[in-house]
Amino acid sequence: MSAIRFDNVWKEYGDHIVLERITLDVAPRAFVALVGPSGCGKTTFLRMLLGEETPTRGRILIDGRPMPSEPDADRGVVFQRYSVFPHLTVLDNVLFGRELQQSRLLGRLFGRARREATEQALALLDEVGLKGHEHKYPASLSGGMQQRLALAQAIMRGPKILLLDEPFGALDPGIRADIHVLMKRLWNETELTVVMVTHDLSEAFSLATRVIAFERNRNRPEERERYGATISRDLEIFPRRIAQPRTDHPIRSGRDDPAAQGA
Ligand SMILES: Nc1ncnc2c1ncn2[C@@H]1O[C@H](COP(=O)(O)OP(=O)(O)OP(=O)(O)O)[C@@H](O)[C@H]1O
Repeated sequence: MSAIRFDNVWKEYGDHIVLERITLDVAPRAFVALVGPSGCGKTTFLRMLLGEETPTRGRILIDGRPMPSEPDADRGVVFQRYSVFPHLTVLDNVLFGRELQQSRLLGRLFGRARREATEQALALLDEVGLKGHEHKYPASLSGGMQQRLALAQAIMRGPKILLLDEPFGALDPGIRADIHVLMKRLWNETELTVVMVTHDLSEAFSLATRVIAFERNRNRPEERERYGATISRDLEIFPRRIAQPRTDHPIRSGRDDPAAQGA
């Protein structure tokens, strides 16, 4: 079954058609890169997938079921900037999502549940290369470190789908190359299906299993409002890139542990 299905989805703002006739099946554990010219609706697509926007026509299915109308823990997101909370330490940023998820009323975990969540957060911070920075605040981290933290924060909630909106776009090339290695590893080690918007074609082709381009077929000024962008290219990367699962990933074990879930 598809992890994500777009079934003839349209998105219009008033008279302005942004996206039209988007039909798409994404396999579980795929890594999809979305590319296309500025303003063609990539972020709008991602926001629909997150549940921040609803299609004006058509429907979106997640694991074969209609998508919940609001963002939930099954979908994590990392933006180019400002994904982390500046007033929380690195460790608390990673714990925050889990605390809200498991303890909706108080937004805090106590006792064993907190100890276990802290252990997982520390393991995850180690994995993303932030060991030793747990008690710092985001402002004292570099841009690359902040994006590593944003990835850890999103993954800590154990999402099935990770949405990335140009997450590495503001980073210097060397830092970006390092974080690409990390991103590949996280994708390999978890069960994530990833959808990433990027302007960088080489990034798309080096990370993704599939590259999808959005484009407007009709782009004359008088046509801009009346015709939306559609999928103009849909390329599977060859040779096929397949995620290699790791069974002892700290987050996956967190999801599977009923004590941690229900505490
Ligand atoms: N809330 C909104 N209300 C009205 N129009 C909107 C809204 N959000 C997006 N749009 C319009 O939808 C179109 C697509 O925007 P979107 O941000 O999805 O494009 P994009 O491909 O992500 O662009 P970029 O690559 O520059 O980030 C733009 O013309 C934008 O003005």
